[in-house]
Amino acid sequence: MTSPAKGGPAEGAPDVLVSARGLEVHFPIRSGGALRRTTGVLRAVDGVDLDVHRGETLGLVGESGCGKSTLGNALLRLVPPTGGTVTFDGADVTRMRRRELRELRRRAGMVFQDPFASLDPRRTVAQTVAEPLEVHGLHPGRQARAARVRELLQLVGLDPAVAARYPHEFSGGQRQRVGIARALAGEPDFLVCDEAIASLDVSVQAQVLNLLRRLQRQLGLTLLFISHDLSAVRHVSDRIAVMYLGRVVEVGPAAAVAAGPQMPYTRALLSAVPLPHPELERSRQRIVLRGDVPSPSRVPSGCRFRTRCPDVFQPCPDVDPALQPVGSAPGHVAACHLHGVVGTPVERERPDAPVDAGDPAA
Ligand SMILES: Nc1ncnc2c1ncn2[C@@H]1O[C@H](COP(=O)(O)OP(=O)(O)OP(=O)(O)O)[C@@H](O)[C@H]1O
Repeated sequence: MTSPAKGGPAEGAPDVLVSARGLEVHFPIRSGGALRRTTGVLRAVDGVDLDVHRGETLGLVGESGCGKSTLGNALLRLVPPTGGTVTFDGADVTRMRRRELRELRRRAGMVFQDPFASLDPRRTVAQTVAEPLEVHGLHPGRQARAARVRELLQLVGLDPAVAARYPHEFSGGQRQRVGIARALAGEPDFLVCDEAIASLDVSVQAQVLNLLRRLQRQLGLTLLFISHDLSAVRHVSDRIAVMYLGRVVEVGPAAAVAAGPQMPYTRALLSAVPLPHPELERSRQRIVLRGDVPSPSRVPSGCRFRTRCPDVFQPCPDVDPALQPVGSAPGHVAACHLHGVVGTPVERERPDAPVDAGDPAA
């Protein structure tokens, strides 16, 4: 795999490990029956520009169905992009051949939501954690591999004595630790944690979050932390990216996004998060968005958030806003006409994207 530009990034510029440009994952919608004709397109990821900086935790938030998992999968080429590019450490992921792809699989892994579903019930913890070592030919020899498995279990806070046990003998939190140990076995640079705490008890969620934070620092990992839970994301992330209907609509340093969200959608998401101090919590004003998220097969023209936006105004139905610098923190960008820049005009109605009937903004 090729390295980034020789000598690394320019002084002051972030060192980017993973980068998406104009990334699209569109799924065909097919009719029933024998012919299975394509009747439309579902725009799960629809023109995402996003950089993940080396050594950071980037939180990716947004409502269910907005395309977070599909984006995470596309970055690892677990689903094929239908447009745009993804680079990993300077190499084009979409064009990788078998050998490069194998190396990508070692260097970039996934921690899944449901550790029970992602672990094979017939394999012991030792077999589960050792599998990537075998696949990638790491620590060859039975003893060396067993020693590495013990090391990995210790790294995630498990007693190495549990190596001979099966997944059903563990609690949810312990199983997630096994999943993390397995994800770390290839000594990856990058991990996508897709709703990695969502299926755990609240008391265990904090422990797993702290573990991920510690591992990130200790091993210099780069993490994409996907979650619909903005309070968890705020807790672990250096930067936050907000996704709406297949697009990244705001990105910035976690503190800046949390304290000064610039896109009305981000404001609404944040207003739903309970505040830790009772006084602040009493004065919290919840922004309730009207309507449901439109279907990704019927993306509104112009700004895709406009059908629910409390601040919708004249340019929103016609002009698709581009991400642009906002607020005072460096690196804080949002796609919103409230910030006064005209983006790329789009046709008002695309054939596969009719505007919802009764849409007040149409
Ligand atoms: N393989 C697929 N084929 C067709 N549609 C898909 C496929 N995978 C995802 N989708 C659709 O793409 C959209 C985005 O789904 P995705 O799972 O990426 O969203 P998400 O934000 O991760 O949501 P959740 O948090 O509920 O998992 C959804 O409408 C989903 O139904």
